[in-house]
Amino acid sequence: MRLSELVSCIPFYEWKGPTSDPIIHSISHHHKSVKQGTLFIALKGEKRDGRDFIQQAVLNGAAAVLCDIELSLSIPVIQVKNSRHALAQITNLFYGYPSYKMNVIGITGTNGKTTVSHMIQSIVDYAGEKTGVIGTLYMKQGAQTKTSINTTPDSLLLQQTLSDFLAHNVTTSIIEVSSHGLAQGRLFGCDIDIAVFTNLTQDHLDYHGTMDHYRWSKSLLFSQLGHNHFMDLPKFAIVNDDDPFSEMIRQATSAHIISYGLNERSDVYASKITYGRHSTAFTAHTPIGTINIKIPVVGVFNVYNALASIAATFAKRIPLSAIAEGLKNMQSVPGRFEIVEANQPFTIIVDYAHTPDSLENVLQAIVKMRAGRTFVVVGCGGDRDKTKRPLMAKVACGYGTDVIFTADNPRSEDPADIIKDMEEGVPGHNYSVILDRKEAIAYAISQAKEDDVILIAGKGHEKVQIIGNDLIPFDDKEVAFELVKGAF
Ligand SMILES: CC(=O)N[C@H]1[C@@H](OP(=O)(O)OP(=O)(O)OC[C@H]2O[C@@H](n3ccc(=O)[nH]c3=O)[C@H](O)[C@@H]2O)O[C@H](CO)[C@@H](O)[C@@H]1O[C@H](C)C(=O)N[C@@H](C)C(=O)N[C@H](CCC(=O)O)C(=O)O
Ligand SMILES: Nc1ncnc2c1ncn2[C@@H]1O[C@H](COP(=O)(O)OP(=O)(O)OP(=O)(O)O)[C@@H](O)[C@H]1O
Ligand SMILES: N[C@H](CCC[C@H](N)C(=O)O)C(=O)O
Ligand SMILES: [Mg+2]
Repeated sequence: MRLSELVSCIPFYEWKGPTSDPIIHSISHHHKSVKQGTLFIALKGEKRDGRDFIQQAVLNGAAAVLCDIELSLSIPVIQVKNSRHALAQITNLFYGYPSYKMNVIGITGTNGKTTVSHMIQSIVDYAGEKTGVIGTLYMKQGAQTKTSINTTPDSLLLQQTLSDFLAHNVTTSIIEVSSHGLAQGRLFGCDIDIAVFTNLTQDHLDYHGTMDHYRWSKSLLFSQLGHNHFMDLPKFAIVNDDDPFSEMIRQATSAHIISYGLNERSDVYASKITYGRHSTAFTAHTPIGTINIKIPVVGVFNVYNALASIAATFAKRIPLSAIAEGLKNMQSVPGRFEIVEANQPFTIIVDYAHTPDSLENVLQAIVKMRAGRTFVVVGCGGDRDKTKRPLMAKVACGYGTDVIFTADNPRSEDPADIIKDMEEGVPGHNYSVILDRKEAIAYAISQAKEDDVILIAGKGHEKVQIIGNDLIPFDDKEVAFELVKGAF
């Protein structure tokens, strides 16, 4: 595609330097992936400034540069007001507006996005469609899986991935939408058909500063829903009636609302919930009838996740029987309430709970099922919301009988300082501090007796411990398995 054609989607720009109109073969905002024929888009980031890499991009063969500063180069420079917006518009055009040509479901909320996206995927797959998933765990369609750097990719990677999905005949893409992604406009120009809200509690205040900013970011998914460009299908906002933030969503969106919750006032609600050790059953009530649901996961939070998935797939007009089958057959989600089994007489659960609310939810589910003591091995991430540390510690000590504070991705911080922040939430409580995560897990295992439960919280599917800038291989599930294997 010629540069002039590509930039025609930007309403205002200035073309500086040579008037030659190069063919653009690729787009990049990182100088290292610039090759001959690349349009380099310089973005000012949180840590680095892409404008500092323009010269290197030119040396690497860039055909043109797009940026928001005045520059004189030997190649064409497209000067715009907002290069992040331009990145979204240009990549959308370059990849042929893939989101307009498929059904896109976006899921946002503090907790449950990954779980809900997998529940929805299981239902939509069961209904016979081809799905693609983009989220914390991976970008995946069929057997093809790519590792994610972010839960929500930047607009370049997002459009690239959607276009790849389309080339593989994906008809429904399911995207986890983070508040960072929304605040940074990673989804600009992405035509979402169904937006799902799970819940909103405290997280990410390191980035958002205030809960108001966090709420505002989340609401963008719903205010940006708009209307469908190519197909005459209605847009839907799926909201959790039992979360007060849904009121703000109702005001922010012009899409049709489908609400869910545990109360009869919701469009989709659950009754007769029964909790098993490994599964949960309930009756789902929807505007088109009721159906018995059985999900192979536990906890009331997973009933909410299932209801959100039922509402979203009901919006796609998937029959209730297929919804029930899809949920019944869902695969377990890596690192979400994963049981480590090595014939030990107690239960070990690895779970990605890394917020006060998710930790509380998961511990409530454990307390319901346990007969003995509850061990909680938990830490808090470095360079992340410090104010959630004492709250997570309080939840751990509120539900756990034996609590061990340890390290969880200290990043640039001293793990001992992170634990000091946690300790401020639990004066007078009993807990142990074992900085080394493996030793902390080993200690819990050495103390646990028959019928006890050990929750190893915070890292779930993660395969590394981030210490400084180093990524040290570490997998809670593997570590726990190795420690108990052969011991019983
Ligand atoms: C704070 C934050 O969100 N940062 C994200 C952001 O980085 P940035 O734009 O600020 O990038 P930067 O590193 O400052 O660089 C600026 C520009 O210079 C360019 N550059 C940089 C270095 C270089 O050598 N050459 C070069 O050209 C970069 O390509 C970039 O265009 O944009 C990048 C590309 O999209 C993201 O990968 C990066 O996520 C970092 C890794 C991150 O940790 N993000 C977390 C906080 C995050 O976004 N988390 C949410 C999930 C949260 C949840 O739900 O729990 C997520 O969606 O992942
Ligand atoms: N609906 C829910 N409400 C509260 N907690 C939940 C809910 N669903 C899952 N959880 C808890 O939160 C943890 C993370 O769940 P999940 O990965 O689905 O959330 P997420 O929103 O994708 O998280 P992230 O923002 O890190 O991507 C789970 O391991 C579980 O402990
Ligand atoms: N997406 C979340 C993951 C947190 C996982 C936890 N292990 C940590 O490192 O804090 C974040 O970046 O805040
Ligand atoms: Mg996730």
